[in-house]
Amino acid sequence: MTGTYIQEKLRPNHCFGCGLDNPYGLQIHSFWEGDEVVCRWTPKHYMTGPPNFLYGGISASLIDCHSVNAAVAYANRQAGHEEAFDPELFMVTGTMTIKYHKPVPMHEVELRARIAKVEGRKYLVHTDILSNGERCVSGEVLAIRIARMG
Ligand SMILES: CCCCCCCCCC(=O)SCCNC(=O)CCNC(=O)[C@H](O)C(C)(C)COP(=O)(O)OP(=O)(O)OC[C@H]1O[C@@H](n2cnc3c(N)ncnc32)[C@H](O)[C@@H]1OP(=O)(O)O
Repeated sequence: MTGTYIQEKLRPNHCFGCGLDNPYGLQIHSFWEGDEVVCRWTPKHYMTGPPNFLYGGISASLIDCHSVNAAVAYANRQAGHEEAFDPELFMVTGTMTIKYHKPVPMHEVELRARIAKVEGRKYLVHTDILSNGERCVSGEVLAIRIARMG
């Protein structure tokens, strides 16, 4: 699946973070790299918080959506639906914890997610935001599987 974006398998999708059908959103593109789900994303100039650094809420949104998409991709991979996702294997964020280690410069970042634990309908995902290979933000997201909304 490396090289194929997870979000292409989740359409239509107007989610602010991961919806390819939302022209006003963050439009993340995530893909498998081994056992990790990776996304490279560049901030818009107006997404600052502290001068010259990324707004922390955007970092949280990136971690949120990338992690939930990683969990959905993982569940589909485990179920043998890697090519075309099962629309019933859908998840939402239950809980999220974010740790800001360093300010994030206003250029391309890399997100790296790995599935840490699966327990029933609960998928625990650890995601880091790296800038120039250095970890700036880390997050723990508990994605909960539900029957698809909407
Ligand atoms: C087309 C593709 C689009 C992709 C979109 C990606 C989404 C991007 C991320 C988001 O922004 S999602 C939006 C923000 N999240 C929400 O709006 C979720 C709102 N909450 C709910 O809908 C429900 O509370 C939820 C589905 C999370 C749980 O309700 P349920 O009735 O299904 O769960 P239930 O009470 O049966 O609990 C199931 C298990 O999850 C646990 N749990 C439930 N809610 C939890 C919670 N909030 N945090 C932690 N654990 C939770 C609960 O303890 C239990 O654990 P055990 O199985 O071990 O007993």
